[in-house]
Parts: sequence; structure tokens; C-alpha cells
Amino acid sequence: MHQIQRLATEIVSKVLTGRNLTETLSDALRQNPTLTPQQKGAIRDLCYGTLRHYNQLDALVKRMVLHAPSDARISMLLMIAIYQLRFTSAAPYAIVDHAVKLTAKWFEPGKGLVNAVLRRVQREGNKLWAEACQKPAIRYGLPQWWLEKWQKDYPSNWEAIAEASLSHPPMSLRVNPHHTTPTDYLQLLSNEGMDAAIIAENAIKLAQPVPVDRLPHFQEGWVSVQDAGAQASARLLDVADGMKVLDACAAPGGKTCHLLEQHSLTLTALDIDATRLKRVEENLQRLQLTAALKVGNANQPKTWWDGQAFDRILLDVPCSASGVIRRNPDIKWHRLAKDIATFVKEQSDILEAIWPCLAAGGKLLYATCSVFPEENQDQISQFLAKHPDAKLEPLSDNSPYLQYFPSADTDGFFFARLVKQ
Ligand SMILES: C[S@@+](CC[C@H](N)C(=O)[O-])C[C@H]1O[C@@H](n2cnc3c(N)ncnc32)[C@H](O)[C@@H]1O
Repeated sequence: MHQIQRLATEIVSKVLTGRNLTETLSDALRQNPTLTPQQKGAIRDLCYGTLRHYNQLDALVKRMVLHAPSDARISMLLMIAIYQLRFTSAAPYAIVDHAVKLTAKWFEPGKGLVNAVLRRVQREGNKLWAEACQKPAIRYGLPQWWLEKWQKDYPSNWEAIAEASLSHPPMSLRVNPHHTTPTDYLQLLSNEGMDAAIIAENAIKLAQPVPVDRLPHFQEGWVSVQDAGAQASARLLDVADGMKVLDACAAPGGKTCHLLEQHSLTLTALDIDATRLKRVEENLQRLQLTAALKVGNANQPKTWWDGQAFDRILLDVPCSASGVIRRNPDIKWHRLAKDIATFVKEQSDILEAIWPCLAAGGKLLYATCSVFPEENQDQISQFLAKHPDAKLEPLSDNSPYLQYFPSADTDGFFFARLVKQ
């Protein structure tokens, strides 16, 4: 286990100095080819979990360790081991024993401290945790500016949003109607001993996450992994067979593939990032679907557009990703309050540039995985004020927009549908 603790300590430390979690984790796993799938899964869980609960673990360690050891890895190792003690089913004696041995390798005099802290957490963990996590920003694992923003933007439900953003995200599947139905696939999962439930039209939520190679017929394209909230976009874009559709920010292709599973379309999948666009290609291949792939900047249609207007445009813009922090917990520690204005400007530029590509009578679905109003309803209100030829088409009886907040079934997503007059 100490290899797992050591790698998790190194990865989380790098992420906290500004590196991307997904890339740092996959680099580390590649550099350690002898790790078993179980060990890889455990490292992944430790890194994601520790970053999700970083504020709490940091507060607890600071409370218990008045003079931090000179080797900074020891404080990080303590957080990793406390996360293991509180949130995993690993045997407590092994967690403590391996953390002490790893400390001895790094800095012999530190092992007494590590042993004492972890044993105390074993004995009095709940009490210590409650004492350390009294401030809301610590309790909900958020930077202070972020917490204050949610308190201001959502005075009545900020706690529910913050609580759900700290939870373990669900693993949801999108069932491909070319191969099976949600009910039949549920049975296949059950035959393999996996508990699951249908939570939306084509969406199945698994009771426990599993590696995709355990999913029946995954390689043959029967299902894809996609959050149930993200799956709303295919319905909301309101497409019909034969339409000419642009997915203007397409990679890695979840929404492109969903649209093509549902309808026969002439679809262009555009993305500025050639490496990410490769993933769209891989997803299309697995699902045996076809789209025209283009590397290009949605902000500069002249460089990639043939001038033929699109009937439908999906604009899933780059955003703060504040609705999906439980899946990407490094975002909480990398974002700064001032970044929001940068995203808003980028989104507004793309929206302005792409609007002329939409046919008269056509529809554009604007989407983000954000729960910050500036990137969502405020952005759309400002666009509508400048564009008399744009009308908002309500997405439900009581709201012109659709805002999903992080919850047991969905991540945070925002949708607005514009019609061109
Ligand atoms: C939220 S992700 C899209 C997710 C995708 N729609 C899906 O469902 O799988 C945003 C994407 O926009 C791309 N992007 C960012 N700026 C862009 C631009 N100016 N033009 C085109 N694509 C852009 C990013 O590379 C990223 O792949």
C-alpha cells in the first residue's frame, strides 16, 4: 500500500502547484506500468477524494500538527492517510503501518508524529473532524470566494449545491438505441451483478462505478458513459432527421455521438483542440457513427465554414466547469474569481461569431457545465439585448432556461435555446 500512498502524495502535491489532475494522474500511471488495475483504481480514488476534501483534511492536519515537519510530503501523506481512514474500506492498521514506514524512508524522525496523528484520528476522528470543519468553506471543501459567491447567487439553496458538489459523482450510462433499450440493458447489468436504475429517457445510473471494460458490449457501442444532465442536450436541440447540424465545441464528443445515435444528420463536429478532436473520432468509431470533423476556432468561422447555414447549432462553450467540480476537484484549487470574467468574454465572442452561421428559423442551444449565472442566464440576456433577431424559446413551463444543479442524479448544467427570426 505504501506505493499507493507515495504516488497519491506525489500526484496531489503536483496538482496543488497548478498541474492538471487528469494529466498528472495518467502520466504517473504510465510511468509505473507494473501497477495492477486495483492499485490504479485505489490511487485514482485517493487523488480525487483528497482533492475533493482537501480543505477539511488540511484543516484537520493543521489542528493536530502545530509544527509541520520540514519535509512537506509528510503533511500531504497525513492527508492521504486520513482520507483513507475516513472514506475508504482499507484496513486501518495497514493504512497507519504503511504511512509510518513511508515516512521513515523520507524522514526518520517524522514517523512518531505520523503514527501519533493517525492513531488519534482512528480513536477520535469524528470529533476532530467536526471541530476542524466548522467554517462553511472548510465544511464544503470550497475556496472562500467561491463559497461567498454561491451564498450570494443562491441564498436559498447554496448549501444543497455545495453539499452535492462534495459528494462522489454518480456513474451514468447513455444507452444506444441502435443496439438495445434501457430496460434490456438493465437486465444485462443485473446478470453481471451490477445494481442500476433508469433515471431518464436513455440514462442508467449505476449504484457503484465500474471500469468500462466490465460494462456488457461497451466496445461494441451499446452504451457510453455520460452524465444524465448532459444527455438533456440531444432532446433540447430539437433536431429532426436530415438536418444540417454544427456541434461547435465538440470534443470529446459525448453530445455529438448522442445526437447521431438519435437522428440521421449531416453533422459537423468542430473543436479548436486537435488532440481532443481525436477523442471524438475514437468515440464515433466505437459507436459506428459518422460526422465531419474539423479543427477550427468557433470564434473565426471564416477559417472553416463553407457559408451554408446550419439548421441547428450546439454551442457547448468552454466554461468555469463550476457544475462538475466533484468530477474534477482540481478545478476548485486552480480557478480564481477573476477567471469568470475571462470565460464570460470568451463565451460571448464565440456566441457572436457563430450566430451568423445559423439559418433563419434555425435553433441554437447554448450549454455550459457551470452554475455561475454570469456564464449562463446573464450571458444570454446580454446577447438577446444586442440581437433583435434572437428569441429565447422556453425550455420548461416555468422557466426560459434549464439549470441543473449538482444532485444525486445529475451534474450542474445550464441550457438556453435561441431561435433565429
Ligand atoms: C465543454 S467542452 C465540450 C464537451 C463536448 N460538447 C461533449 O459533450 O463531449 C468545450 C470544448 O470546447 C473547445 N473549445 C474551446 N474554445 C474553442 C473555440 N474557440 N472554438 C472551438 N472549440 C473550442 C475545447 O477544446 C473543449 O473541447
